[in-house]
Amino acid sequence: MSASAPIKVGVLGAEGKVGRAICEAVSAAADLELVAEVDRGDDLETFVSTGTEVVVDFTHPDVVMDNLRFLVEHGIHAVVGTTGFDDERLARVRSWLDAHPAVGVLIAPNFAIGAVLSMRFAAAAARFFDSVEVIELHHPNKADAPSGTAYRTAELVAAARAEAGCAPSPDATSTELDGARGADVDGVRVHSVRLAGLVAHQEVLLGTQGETLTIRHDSIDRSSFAPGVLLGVREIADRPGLTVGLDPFLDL
Ligand SMILES: NC(=O)C1=CN([C@@H]2O[C@H](COP(=O)(O)OP(=O)(O)OC[C@H]3O[C@@H](n4cnc5c(N)ncnc54)[C@H](OP(=O)(O)O)[C@@H]3O)[C@@H](O)[C@H]2O)C=CC1
Ligand SMILES: O=C(O)C1=N[C@H](C(=O)O)C[C@H](O)C1
Repeated sequence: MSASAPIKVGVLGAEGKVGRAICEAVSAAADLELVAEVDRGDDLETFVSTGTEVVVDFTHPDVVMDNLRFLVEHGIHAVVGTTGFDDERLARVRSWLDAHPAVGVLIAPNFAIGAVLSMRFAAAAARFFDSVEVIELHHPNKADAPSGTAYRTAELVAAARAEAGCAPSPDATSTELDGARGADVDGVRVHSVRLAGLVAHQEVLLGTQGETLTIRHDSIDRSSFAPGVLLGVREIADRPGLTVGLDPFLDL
């Protein structure tokens, strides 16, 4: 029996920090073929002329929507790591997909398996504690704050606490320097650290009477994102429509 043909993969943001790691991982996988490496200034039509089946996007929140629209309209599946997706953006992607129902798009704020699990753990723990705050720590070249992962974590924690009928986290602060208490995401405080030497890290701090729990994840190398991305690339054609988060691909 002959093996099936490798999936033709393109990478958008191929010269970026994560894009380079993804190109390396795709090139090393026998069942995938890297057919297009596209970065700023290159033509998206390259994906069409090379017969690309799945594009991986690690670019910038300012450009990812235009990229995605092009891909969906050309019937190309997309695995997207670029951050900056809010409900309005997701609704727009869904509306493009309505017109192209065979196309699959996976948008995940974090492709590292440990990060995906840590978000789940935080959501599961949230209702048992009086207080929850999120601290994300990243390299200083990161474009956005808070991180997409921290934003999503706070949303999941807030939703779990609302469903369980938890009171807001106690906070008697009455005077503060602007920013000292971080950003408020659905009532959950999110703090962003930018520090040379770091890659991508997050702590969810939970506290209640006499005890605290810290859920910490560290990406110490950008290769941490590759297994999740490759899983998405291999499965996206069988999952038409929009999937947000890697969880369903991991049967979580
Ligand atoms: N979901 C996840 O698991 C992860 C998500 N990310 C996210 O991925 C994104 C990229 O991160 P990172 O690799 O660190 O960033 P980088 O800045 O290192 O890489 C982005 C690359 O995209 C290029 N680019 C910019 N605009 C375009 C365009 N219109 N078309 C094609 N390429 C373009 C950039 O070029 P130039 O330098 O000239 O601007 C750069 O080479 C961020 O949003 C980040 O938050 C990061 C890690 C993991
Ligand atoms: O820019 C990064 O580096 C990362 N971005 C993603 C995010 O914003 O959550 C994922 C990871 O934290 C690395």
